Amino acid sequence: MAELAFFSGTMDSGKSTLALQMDHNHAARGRGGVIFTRNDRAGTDVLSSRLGLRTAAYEVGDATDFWAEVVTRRMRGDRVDYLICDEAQFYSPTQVEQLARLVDEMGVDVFAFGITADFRTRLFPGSQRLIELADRVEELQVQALCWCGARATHNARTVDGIMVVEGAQVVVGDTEADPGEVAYEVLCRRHHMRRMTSVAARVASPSAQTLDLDV
Ligand SMILES: Nc1ncnc2c1ncn2[C@@H]1O[C@H](COP(=O)(O)OP(=O)(O)O)[C@@H](O)[C@H]1O
Ligand SMILES: Cc1cn([C@H]2C[C@H](O)[C@@H](COP(=O)(O)O)O2)c(=O)[nH]c1=O
Repeated sequence: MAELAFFSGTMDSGKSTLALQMDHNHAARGRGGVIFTRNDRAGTDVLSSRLGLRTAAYEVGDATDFWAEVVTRRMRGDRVDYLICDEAQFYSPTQVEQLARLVDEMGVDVFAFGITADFRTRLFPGSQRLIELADRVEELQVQALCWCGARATHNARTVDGIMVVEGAQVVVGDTEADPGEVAYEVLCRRHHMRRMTSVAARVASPSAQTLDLDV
């Protein structure tokens, strides 16, 4: 039976890598898939992983109708057995509902990948709808880690390593960035709530090793 599965985790937890692997494994067995993404860091019409793999993808926009996308392809004879949907936090709730309908009424497997919450710990509307509708929500097994070594559960937005708490929900970015640019850092809840990024922690308590180096 077809399913709507949502694979979620913090930034940098391997979601896009898994998306590429799942597409590879399903395609290798002769299934027909379509890859979608929205606002990938590497640009438009591409799904990229920090491990260096990337593939062409269809860019989702505000006007994308997943039901129509599948109908059009099937009417021209393309096989559509599954969809890979990366950066699904950026999809609208209506688009997530279209995905659920594709599962139930057309038997298309939908594998969605995305972060659940923004830099203020609020659910993205698309992720909220996925959590509400998915047959299963899977947390990635590879754990991203906070600077303290605990499992990272939250995404912080930073500028020059300092956590910011104001701004638009959507700002495409990476865990690495040039000075002055918006970046992201994954933190455990304790340190997210204390706004304690790795930079702030170093300032507050320089390590013994740093003191040694300074001597
Ligand atoms: N140089 C590297 N060597 C091994 N693994 C790496 C390397 N760089 C990144 N990774 C792995 O890739 C993961 C990020 O993968 P990616 O699919 O881009 O994450 P996401 O889509 O969740 O942001 C990291 O958690 C890490 O496990
Ligand atoms: C927390 C947070 C993230 N984003 C953006 C930053 C990245 O472009 C993507 C997440 O991509 P990844 O493959 O999971 O690393 O989301 C954002 O726009 N707003 C936020 O609050």
